[in-house]
Order: sequence, then structure tokens, then C-alpha cells
Amino acid sequence: MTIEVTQENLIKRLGPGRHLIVTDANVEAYYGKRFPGMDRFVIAPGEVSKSIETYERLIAYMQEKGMTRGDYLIALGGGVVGDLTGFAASTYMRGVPYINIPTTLLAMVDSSVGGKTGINMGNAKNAIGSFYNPTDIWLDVGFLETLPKREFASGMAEIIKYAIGFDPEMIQQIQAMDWPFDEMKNNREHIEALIIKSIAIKEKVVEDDFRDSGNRQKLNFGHTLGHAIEAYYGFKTYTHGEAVAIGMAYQLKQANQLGRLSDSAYETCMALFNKFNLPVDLRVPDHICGVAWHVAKDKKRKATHIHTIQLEKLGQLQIIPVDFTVFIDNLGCDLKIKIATVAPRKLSGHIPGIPSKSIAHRAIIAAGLSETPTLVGPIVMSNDMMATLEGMKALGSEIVLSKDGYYRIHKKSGDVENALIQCRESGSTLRFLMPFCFLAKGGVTFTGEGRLSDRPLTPYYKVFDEMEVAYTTADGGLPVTVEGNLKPGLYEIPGNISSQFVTGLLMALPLLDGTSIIKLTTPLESKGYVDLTLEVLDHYNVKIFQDSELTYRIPGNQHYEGQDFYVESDYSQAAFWIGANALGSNVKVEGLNEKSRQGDRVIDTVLKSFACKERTIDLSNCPDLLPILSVVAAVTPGKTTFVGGKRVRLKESDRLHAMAVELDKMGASIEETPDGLVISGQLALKGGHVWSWNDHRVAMALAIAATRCETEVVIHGSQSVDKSYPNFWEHYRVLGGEVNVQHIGETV
Ligand SMILES: O=C(O)C1=C[C@@H](OP(=O)(O)O)[C@@H](O)[C@H](O)C1
Ligand SMILES: C=C(OP(=O)(O)O)C(=O)O
Repeated sequence: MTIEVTQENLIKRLGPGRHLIVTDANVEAYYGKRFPGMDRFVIAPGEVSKSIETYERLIAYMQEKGMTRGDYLIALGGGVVGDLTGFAASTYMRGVPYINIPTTLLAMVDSSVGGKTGINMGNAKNAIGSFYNPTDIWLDVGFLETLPKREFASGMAEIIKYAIGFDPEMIQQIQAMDWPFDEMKNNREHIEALIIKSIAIKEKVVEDDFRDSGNRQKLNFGHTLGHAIEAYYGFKTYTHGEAVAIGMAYQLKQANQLGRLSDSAYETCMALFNKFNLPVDLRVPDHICGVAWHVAKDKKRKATHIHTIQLEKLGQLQIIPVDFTVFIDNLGCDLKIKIATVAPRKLSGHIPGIPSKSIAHRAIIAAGLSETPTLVGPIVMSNDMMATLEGMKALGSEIVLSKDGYYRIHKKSGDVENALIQCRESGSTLRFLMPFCFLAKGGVTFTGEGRLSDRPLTPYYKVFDEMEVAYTTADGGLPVTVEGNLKPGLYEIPGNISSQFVTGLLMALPLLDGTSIIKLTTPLESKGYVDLTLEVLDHYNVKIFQDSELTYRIPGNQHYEGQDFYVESDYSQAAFWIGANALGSNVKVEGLNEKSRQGDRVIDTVLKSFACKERTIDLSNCPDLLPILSVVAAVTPGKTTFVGGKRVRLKESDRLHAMAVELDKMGASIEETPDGLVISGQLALKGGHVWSWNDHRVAMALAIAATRCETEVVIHGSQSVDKSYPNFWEHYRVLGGEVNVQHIGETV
């Protein structure tokens, strides 16, 4: 039965004494007036109060008040109040009695039962604590009238756990509840019954196994992942119940997929989560790898195995030990993923610039089409470079490593048939080589990895339709096979989806047997990249005429012939170090060409605008600078508005979204707009766990953010730098950075 909590009832129960109510400011605001004659110690709401400092203040207050072993502490609030009060009660004078009056649904069914008390140390939840039971638990569902709906749902997640894991009869009662309810009265009976049943289950399990060694682990259903989810997001993004709901949903999905749990039981469980709008997946599914890392560090994990709690049928849970690598594999987390732990410190020193990826792509293609061999280099063997080198070989070029990083390249004689090109994640390789489909009899098949399949190709498909070139795609994505000949003529394409279509056509059309015209139907963005194309074409004696801002004329029957090609240093990569300098580091990147035509050379000018209080940065000609510039903006005072960045969403990740999510996790003030970001700068970021979104530029930008963080930054998916800058972490260390890179499996 539940009881109405009033001052009169309390005093009747406790008798005279120096009793003290511990509560938080929210509960005090609603209910403080119910206890006008009782002393109250009010703490700040939320996890921050489960700290040594608050504990010390509470004990000092009790001493000052002269409380003795005969006096009671009364916890009036949610889990935080209960845990702190219980811990103070268990330690003050080696133990004083306390009464727990939970005011949240979660506390009623979970933390108030079981005798666990504790406070946090840093990010480690309940690092200091004790097993200590309250003398009484007073239940008053009336408190739930004022509980926010999201908090109510959070408590329902625990009730759902009891229902599906221990007592399926509760399921109908949950199904019968009105939700969301306006008034408690129609639901009161169901809720009371569910709370009482939940407590009875927990008490029974705990009684049988007070120190958490056997069956009590079943109460942790969904919690191993749930705790890891809370920790990965710094206890910010999901409530406890939401995190546990996601944890349970993952286990249920796996059990169902392995045939251990019936479809109907699985669907029943999912419907219960849905009823209360509880999430069943992470908003960013790839974040599961970061969550898995936290599981690896979980104190409950034994050796290389993890004890998972799995539902076999409604009402029946099993404890099943699973190899940790199998566990993370089952979560859908790629074992190739690496994690870089980066210490929060500034960088200084010299590093050599890395050869420009954009220029090298173009030079390899031009050299590969030339019958006279030329030496192209230096080239750093990133995944993207490998894709273009292999791609040109597939189209009939001979490529031989001549000396350190320099390749002798030319076109071989003879026909090529049915070429297959693995573009990996390189948009440039795919879009630069697609128009060369006519170089292989029987066509060319392009395949790729990661997000490449989702990046736009429609401007080419329109051209192929017009030119009667056949293509077959897998549901509009990759692999795609293209077969047929482009013809000289008019090519109308947009200039604002990707300049890479313009580059691809500019490189292929000179080989046709007549003049072609490229007409841009929308203004050209990323213009600097098209200028680079024209520069490389000129070097190989291929002539293009720009008749107007939107029109290029390309004479046919041309041949690629040229001198050796030196690949200058990459401004897009140097931008990370230059960005670090804007944040107080002192890095010299050697070998940059001050007269380079690379668009990203604009980084120097853009950084100057940070001297003003407010600045607007247009990304339309420097999309690749967004990740690093957003980091600079996050830790430079003033407001930065990024515009013109729609295309930035179409790269290896949606970079606007990725940077907004990750910088927000690190404590930045950042807002996403349809074509940019708005960032209010501050002095430092917090640090913590972040996800690279499998995007090299996001990973590198987050590494630079670490130079202005208060604690270390743990970058999940740090291997993504291999796409363009495989020696990035090595350079980071050369500059005095402290980086520890591990495979997720090695964190065990
Ligand atoms: O031509 C190139 O080398 C590139 C063009 C740009 O793409 P978009 O033209 O699609 O913006 C840029 O983002 C990419 O990294 C490289
Ligand atoms: C977008 C990029 O490359 P690509 O388009 O070649 O994949 C990049 O390097 O940031």
C-alpha cells in the first residue's frame, strides 16, 4: 500500500529528535511547504550532487546540528538524493537510521530498493559507496503528478524490465495504462500495482543474493550497455531509463536474430518501449563502437568474457558469458575500428607538408593517359591514392614505383576489357574515372566502401542517359557498371553538387573525336578544384577554353603528353596544423607553395577574420575546411556563422551534422543550420569520447580540438585518417602530442 507523505505522518513515525530531510531544489520548490516545521538540507538537482563535496557539506551540517545515532535522515527525492543520503547515513557515526521517500518513478522501483548507496568520483559512477538499507521506504504515487513525462517514461523502462524479465502478467497492466496521461487518477491503480510488483521482484532477487554475485545480475538486464551509453554521452543525452531501454533492445534484437527469442515475444517488448516513446537504438547508430569501448572498461566484466543477460522467453532471463570480441561484433561494431586517446596539450615543432591528394589524383590520371612515361610524385600511399593508382592500372596504365614516393606512369598499348575499379571511399576516384568508361570494352564496374555509395552521381546518370551510355546500378548506389562511348557535344551539368563532375568531364572529353561544351546549369562551387584540373591538363598539353563563367569548350582529338610532375604540399591537410596554431600551438608545416592554386590556401585569410567579434564564413569554395574551422570557432571568443556548406553534408560523412554532434559532446555551443553552423566560441572544451563518423577530416579536426580541452579526447574510429593522411598520428607525436592508438579488441 502507498501512503500520503505529510509532516504529521513523519513526526508520528519518528518521534522527537534532530531529524533532517535531504532533498533537491526541484522537489523543495514543489513540496518543501509540506514540511514547514522540519529542517531541510537542499542540494542542486542532478548527478553533480553525488559528489564528495556535497557529501562533506551534508556531514558537516549534521555535525553542526548535533545529530546522533537516534536521529533520522530522510531522503526526499530521486535516485541522487537517495544514494547520497543513504551513503551519509551509512557512514555518519558508523551509521544512523534513514527513511527513503522516493519522488520519481525510477527511484520508487529501482534505486530505493536493494540497499545500494554511493557517490561519484569524476566520471566513475558510484565509485564510493556501501550496502545499507533504509529503515522504511515510503511510497506516495501522488509525487508522480508533477514528474515530467520524460522522467516518468524513464521509470517505465525499469518497470518494463521487471515485466518482460520476471513477471509477464505485468505486461497487460502496462498495456492498459493511458499514455501520455493528463491526470493521474485513471492510471493510479495500474501504477501503484506495477510499482508494488516491481519492488517485490527486486526485494526477492536481492534477498536471495545480497552481494550481487549470482541471480541479482539479472536485474542488470540492459544495464551493461545502458551504463556504457550514459557514460559515453557524459550522462547528458539519454536518461537512465532511455539508455537501459536501448541496452535491452540491443540484447532482444540479438536474441531474436539468433533464434533464441520468438518473434512474438520480441514484438511485445518493442511495443512496450514504443508506447512510452523510449528509444530502441542510438540516434547515431555508429556511436555503438564508442559505447562498446566503455563496456570494455566496465567494472563488471570478467577477463575476456562478458556476462550478458538475455531474455529466453517472456519472464525468463539467462546469464550467458560471451567472448568480448563476439559481443562487440554482434553489436554491429567493426573490429577494425581504432581508438586514439589524445592528451590535452598544445603542439609545437616542424613537420613536412604531405603531398596534395587533389593534385596527385589528377596527375596520376593525366600521366596514365600519356603514352610517354612521366615521373609523378611524391605521393603518400593513402587509401584514396591507392584507389586512383589501382583504378588507372585497371584502365590500362602502367605504374611502377621509381623511388621514394615517385611513380613512373604511362599508358600501355592494347585493349582493356571489363575493368573493375575499387574506389574505396574516394569520391574523386569515382567521379574522375567514370567518364572514362569508353577505355574498356565491355564496360567498367565501379565499387566502393563506406559512404561512397550514398554520395551523389545523378549528374552523370543524366549525361549517360543523354549520350545513350548504358549503366546499371545496385539500387542507385554502388557497384555501378558503365558501358558505352561518350560523344562530342553539349554536356549540361549543375555546378553546385560537386565540382568533381566537372573535373571528370574536363579530363575525359579531350579524348573524344570532336569538340564538346560543358555548360554549368548552376554557378560553380569548389572552383579552386576545377582550376587545379586546368593546371594539370595544361601541364600535359591538353587545352581547354573557358568561354564564359559557366561554359568550357573542349576541343577533341587531343593527346596527353607532358614533363615529369612534382606534387606540391597539401593545403587542405596543412589546414589542421594551421588551425592548431590559431588555437595557441606553434607548428611549422614545411614546403607549402605560397603561390599555390589550391582553394584551401584561403585558410590563412579566413583565420584572420577571427580577430573580429563576429564573422561569417562562406564554405562554397573551401568545403574541406569546415571541420577544422568549426573547431577553431568553438574555442575562439565571438560568434561564427558558417554558410554555403550544403555540399559539406555530402562528403565521407555529413560533416555539418558530425561536427555539431561531436563538438556538442565536448561542451561547445553549436547549432546546425541547413547550409552551415552557428558557433559561439568559449575558452576551452571539456574533452571526452567522440566518434570520427569514419571521416578522416572529422577525426583530424577532433584531434586538434584536444589541444584546447580540459581532459583527454578519446577518438573512436581514428583509423579513418588513413583515407588521406596515414601518417597523421605520427606527425601529431612528432609535434609533442601524446597519442595512444589501439584496436577496440586491444582495450580488453
Ligand atoms: O576535386 C577535388 O579534388 C575535390 C573537390 C571537392 O569536392 P566537391 O567539389 O564535391 O565539393 C573537395 O571537397 C574534395 O575533397 C576534393
Ligand atoms: C571529400 C573528400 O574527398 P573525396 O571527395 O575524394 O572522397 C575529402 O578528402 O575530404
